Amino acid sequence: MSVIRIEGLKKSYGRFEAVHDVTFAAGAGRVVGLLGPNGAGKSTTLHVLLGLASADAGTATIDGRRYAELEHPSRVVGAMLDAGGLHPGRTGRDHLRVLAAAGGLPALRAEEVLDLVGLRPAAQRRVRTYSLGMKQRLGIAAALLGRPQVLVLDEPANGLDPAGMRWLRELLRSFAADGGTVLLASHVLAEVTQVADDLVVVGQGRVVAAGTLDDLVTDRSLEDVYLDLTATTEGVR
Ligand SMILES: Nc1ncnc2c1ncn2[C@@H]1O[C@H](COP(=O)(O)OP(=O)(O)OP(=O)(O)O)[C@@H](O)[C@H]1O
Repeated sequence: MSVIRIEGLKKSYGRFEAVHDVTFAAGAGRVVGLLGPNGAGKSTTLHVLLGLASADAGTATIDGRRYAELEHPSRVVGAMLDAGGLHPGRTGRDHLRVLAAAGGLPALRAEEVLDLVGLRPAAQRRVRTYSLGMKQRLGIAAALLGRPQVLVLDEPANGLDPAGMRWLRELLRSFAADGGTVLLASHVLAEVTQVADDLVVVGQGRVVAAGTLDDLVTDRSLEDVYLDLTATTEGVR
């Protein structure tokens, strides 16, 4: 059964149609890459899925329910949309404790996720002193707080160094191996292909291809396929 289901999603900002018609699903135990050039509508799709924007048409559900219908959302889905938006004067530990409290989770869980993302040595430092990669790790720690079955991540490898990228890949693979579902949006082909089982390629607010990685790579390089599929998209609309 699919855990995440996006069906006939449409979303406009004024007269501009950011998401024209997006349908795809993500199943348990899968890492699904939502891949597309800048402005393709990836973040908008994730925002609707997470209840941060309303759809004009169509549905976006997790376990058959819209985000707003989830009783304990942080225990169902963990999200990292933007490494910004962190309180600069707060320590990493306090940031996680505040979120844990808001989600009705024990403070001890903050310590566990600090260990999971390797941030414990920096837990007492203020977030303003964190590198971009450390902020990404903190964002992922926050997403993991509620032990969710679903992770939704927007450009999670932004700012990670090669060791950080490998760490993230292994974390996502093990999350999926335990039966979780990961939906990862990115415009960076390599970032997605190194970790995803399935790909959904979007361009100009439409799904232009979807399938397993193997389905989408025939005898041509995936880069050629990706650029062809999204060729009419100029990056900035
Ligand atoms: N709040 C908004 N108001 C107006 N236009 C918006 C808004 N949010 C997004 N858009 C526009 O909708 C289009 C899709 O944006 P979106 O952020 O979903 O793309 P994306 O695929 O995530 O791109 P990127 O890889 O650059 O993050 C873009 O042209 C963007 O300018």
